[in-house]
Amino acid sequence: MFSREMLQAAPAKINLALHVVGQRKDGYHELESLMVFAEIGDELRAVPAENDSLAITGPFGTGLTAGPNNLVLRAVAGFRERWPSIAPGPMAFTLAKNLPVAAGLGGGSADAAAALRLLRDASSGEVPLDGLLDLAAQIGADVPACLVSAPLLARGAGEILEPLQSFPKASVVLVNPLIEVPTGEVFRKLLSRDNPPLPALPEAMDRPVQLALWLTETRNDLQPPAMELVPQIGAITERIAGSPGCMLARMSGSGATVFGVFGSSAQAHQAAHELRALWPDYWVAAAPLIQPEA
Ligand SMILES: C[C@](O)(CO)[C@H](O)COP(=O)(O)OP(=O)(O)OC[C@H]1O[C@@H](n2ccc(N)nc2=O)[C@H](O)[C@@H]1O
Ligand SMILES: Nc1ncnc2c1ncn2[C@@H]1O[C@H](COP(=O)(O)OP(=O)(O)OP(=O)(O)O)[C@@H](O)[C@H]1O
Repeated sequence: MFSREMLQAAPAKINLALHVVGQRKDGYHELESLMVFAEIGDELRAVPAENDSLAITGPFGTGLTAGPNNLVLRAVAGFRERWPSIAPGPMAFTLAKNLPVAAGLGGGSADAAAALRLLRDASSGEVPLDGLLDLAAQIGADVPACLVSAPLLARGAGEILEPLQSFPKASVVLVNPLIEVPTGEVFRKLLSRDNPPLPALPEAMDRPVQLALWLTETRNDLQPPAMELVPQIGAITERIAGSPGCMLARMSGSGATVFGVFGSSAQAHQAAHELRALWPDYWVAAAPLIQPEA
């Protein structure tokens, strides 16, 4: 049980590679994606209260409503419905929204996953991991991966997860032109739903050069349709790719955020500094990637 303030990080998700390999009968697309998470994101806090409530702060909090459709409260409601006897008492949640919304960084999914982890930790009994993952998948395709928040391969619609044992130390630069992109619209613009799968990963991938080589054989199949909606993605990708030390520049998820991967944190920060000067109105961030759990 909990009596003090609890805190959960909601790290940004990055699809280093995303192949669309099929479509299910219910319309959802089958994906293969190498997903990683950055040490930057939203933050969810909770204290005991008379009723469940949500307040939103932070630079990207203004456009979001804190009603029952917010992914945090949907996760809370889903958890209470599934585990009523062990769920903690009501809580006042505060979400610091540091990530841009509808940006391909899985911000809302990360918030939902943070709420699920927080409730699990505050519960009075054991919450089964498979049940938590199942609930996560009902909330959104990216929520199961965000529960893990460490390098992983995702398959299906995002519910089949294979965490990686090793991953090289790397940092990313993230650039978003502050144009929201609805995920469903990008999937609808896809020309082919039946693309080649991801190449096999090397047995151990602990050196940046191995990652860089593997990534050259991969794509984000959602980048061409997203670029129809937001043409700036093309110029941003080119400019990041030209930054010293950048091993790959590509769009994440359904966009419009473009990432650059760097083996060195200093080079990532230097690139961010230059990109901020070039595009003062865009959101630009640099952060290390979260490593696999030991
Ligand atoms: C594109 C990714 O960001 C890759 O990580 C995710 O698959 C999207 O995850 P998400 O934002 O949690 O997606 P959801 O909120 O579940 O779905 C939003 C919409 O995207 C489309 N969608 C999403 C995921 C998927 N595998 N196939 C789809 O066709 C559906 O039209 C759906 O209505
Ligand atoms: N807590 C939340 N944070 C962000 N968006 C939320 C939240 N709750 C509900 N939403 C809604 O979810 C939609 C998707 O937002 P989100 O930031 O998760 O998208 P995204 O980064 O593009 O995700 P993905 O990478 O999965 O495509 C938005 O249109 C927003 O209105």
